[in-house]
Amino acid sequence: MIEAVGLTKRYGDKTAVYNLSFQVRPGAVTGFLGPNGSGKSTTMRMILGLDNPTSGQVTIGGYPYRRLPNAPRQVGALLDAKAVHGGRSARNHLLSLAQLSGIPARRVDEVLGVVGLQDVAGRRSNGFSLGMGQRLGIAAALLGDPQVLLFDEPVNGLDPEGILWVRNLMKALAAEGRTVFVSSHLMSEMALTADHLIVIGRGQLLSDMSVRDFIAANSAGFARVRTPDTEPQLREKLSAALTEAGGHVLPEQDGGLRVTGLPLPRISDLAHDTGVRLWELSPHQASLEEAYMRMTQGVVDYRSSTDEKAGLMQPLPPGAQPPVPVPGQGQPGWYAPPPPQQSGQAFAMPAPHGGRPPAANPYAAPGAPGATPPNPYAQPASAAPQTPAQPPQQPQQAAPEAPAAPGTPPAPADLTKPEDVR
Ligand SMILES: Nc1ncnc2c1ncn2[C@@H]1O[C@H](COP(=O)(O)OP(=O)(O)OP(=O)(O)O)[C@@H](O)[C@H]1O
Repeated sequence: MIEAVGLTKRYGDKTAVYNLSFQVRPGAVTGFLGPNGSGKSTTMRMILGLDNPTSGQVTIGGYPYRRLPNAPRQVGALLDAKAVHGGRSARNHLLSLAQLSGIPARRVDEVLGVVGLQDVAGRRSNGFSLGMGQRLGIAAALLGDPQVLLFDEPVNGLDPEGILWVRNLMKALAAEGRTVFVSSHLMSEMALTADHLIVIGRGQLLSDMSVRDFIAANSAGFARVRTPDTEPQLREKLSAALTEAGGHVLPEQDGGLRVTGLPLPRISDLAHDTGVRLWELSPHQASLEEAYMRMTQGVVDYRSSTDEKAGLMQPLPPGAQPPVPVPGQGQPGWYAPPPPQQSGQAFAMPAPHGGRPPAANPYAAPGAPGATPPNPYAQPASAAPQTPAQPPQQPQQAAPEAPAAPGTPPAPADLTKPEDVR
């Protein structure tokens, strides 16, 4: 298990991570989500002992990474797939990592098979595509057959087939009881891959809950209402009536209205009472991506001047509490409109899926003939040191469920640059 308690990292005036507390449990894929610059990589670097926290601490199986016995056999990480010696072949790159960590050379061919690079193992990695580089980075992370795995944006540069493969690999690793912590800024991808989500914005914890709970809490239903395009005054009239009745109305780009807080029959009645004809009145489900954008919209550092999310943003209403400011960072000026449940049940919507495709043959790297099992992990269990008894620390956020098991760390040293070297 990975456990962060009050983790804070400042770079001069810049607060990259602020008072972050969470647990990453074994036997599950935990997605680590946040907009660009929100502190995901910094957090991962602190987990791996590559950056020192300004305050707080983070442990793996009860130990700070640097004190973990035989860390490369315990923890595997993909931080920067480009951090390889480009003049070396894929096999030699992995062999050098294996030698440094006392990992048997035969393991190199095993992981090359797992990631589907066995046919190009003798090629120099500087000729690799982005996707091949990602696969090589994943192979390096798996080298020590670790119980704890960290992946920073592992699907970057992968084609759809590669993305599916990574997704299934993550799930399979978790199904084996490993701790799998994977960062992404794509909610849609994490919804398909992760069991649990930790969402941060500007270095602060925004959400720590299971995917199922996230869906239940955030995939709110809304009504789409459209009045005749030829009579814009009707739209205004209806909008005013719906707002007066307690609805929350957001204009949509095509001229429709997105309404929460009112059931469909009530919207229909109000339209009738105000003499507004409707061209459309339909129930909809907000996507998880939208829920994520609502959650993080106030904590996005980099935004296009024609940001599509702009339509979701609402000025802070009177009396509403803005997000807690992070020292060293700007004050967000926007808030996320609450999902309809909070302002009165709009209308019952069936809970969205939550179901993820079963992890079928996760090790079968696409295009990798013969890369299917024999289970490449079927090694004598590496002498994973017994993790010390965890002090019963209480997570700050209610984090429903999750099994408990020992953790193990990795971190091929050449995939990342130590803080003092930067
Ligand atoms: N070495 C450093 N010196 C100064 N500031 C840094 C350093 N490393 C990170 N930061 C800043 O800390 C913040 C968090 O960066 P970080 O790379 O951890 O975010 P991220 O969530 O991983 O972003 P992305 O999704 O874009 O990779 C950013 O504002 C970044 O500019």
